[in-house]
Amino acid sequence: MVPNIFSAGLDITEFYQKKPEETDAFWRTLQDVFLRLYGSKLVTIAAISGHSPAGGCLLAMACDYRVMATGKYTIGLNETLLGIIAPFWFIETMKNTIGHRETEKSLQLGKLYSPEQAENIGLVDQICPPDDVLGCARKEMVKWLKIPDHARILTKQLMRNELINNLSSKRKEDIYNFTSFVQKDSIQRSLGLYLESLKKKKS
Ligand SMILES: CC/C=C\CCC/C=C/C(=O)SCCNC(=O)CCNC(=O)[C@H](O)C(C)(C)COP(=O)(O)OP(=O)(O)OC[C@H]1O[C@@H](n2cnc3c(N)ncnc32)[C@H](O)[C@@H]1OP(=O)(O)O
Repeated sequence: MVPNIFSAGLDITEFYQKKPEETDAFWRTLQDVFLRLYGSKLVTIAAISGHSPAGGCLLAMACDYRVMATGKYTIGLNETLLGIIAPFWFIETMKNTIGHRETEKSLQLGKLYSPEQAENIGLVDQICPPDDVLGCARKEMVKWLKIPDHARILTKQLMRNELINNLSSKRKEDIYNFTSFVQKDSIQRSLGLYLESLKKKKS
C-alpha cells in the first residue's frame, strides 16, 4: 500500500500525447480490469487507505464493500474538474452504489467527498482510523465468507450482470468514444494544463 493514496485514478500520461492505438489499448485494459473485478466471484473488499479520485473511486466501487481511512482524504468521480467526462459504465456503477440523484450532483460537480461525507451517502460502507483500515476490512471479510458461496455469487450476478453485459456488448464503441474524445485538441490542452497544475501544487 502507498501511504495516503489508495489510487490517484487513471495515469493521465497514458492518454496525454499518445497515439490512438496506445490510447485504445489502455482503455481496453481498463475495461478488462473493471469487468474482472466487478464480476469477480470472490468477495472483494476495498481497504481505501487514502485518496481515491476518479478511476480509484471506480475500482473501489467495483468491490463488494468499502472501508475508508479517516483523515484529509477524498474520494469521488472528479472527471468534470479535469474537463473530461465519466463514461456510462462509471456512471452506472456509481448509480448502483449511491443512487441516481446523488450521482447526478456528484458527477456534474466533479465532487470529491471526505471519508465522513462518503460514508453518509453510502459511497463507502465504513470509515476507520488509517492504521486500522486493513484490520476493519479483514473483520468484514470474515462476515462475508460465512455466507454460502453459491448463494452469494448468484445474488451478486443478479445484481451486476446487467451492467456487465451492457459494457461487454459495447466495448468497441466505448473504446472508440474514449479515444476520439481524449484525442481532441481541446481535451489534450485541458489534460496538459491539469498535469501542469499537479506539478505546480507540488513545488
Ligand atoms: C469518453 C470518456 C472520456 C474520458 C474518461 C476518463 C476517465 C478518467 C479517469 C481518471 O481517473 S483521470 C485521473 C484523475 N485523477 C486525479 O485527478 C488525481 C490527481 N492527483 C492528485 O490529486 C494528487 O496527486 C493526489 C492523488 C491527491 C496525491 O497527492 P500527492 O500530493 O501525494 O502527490 P502529487 O500530487 O505530488 O503527485 C505525485 C506525482 O504524480 C503525478 N500524478 C498524480 N496523479 C496523477 C494521475 N492521475 N496521472 C498522472 N500523473 C499523476 C503528479 O503530477 C506528480 O508528478 P511528478 O512527481 O512528476 O511531479
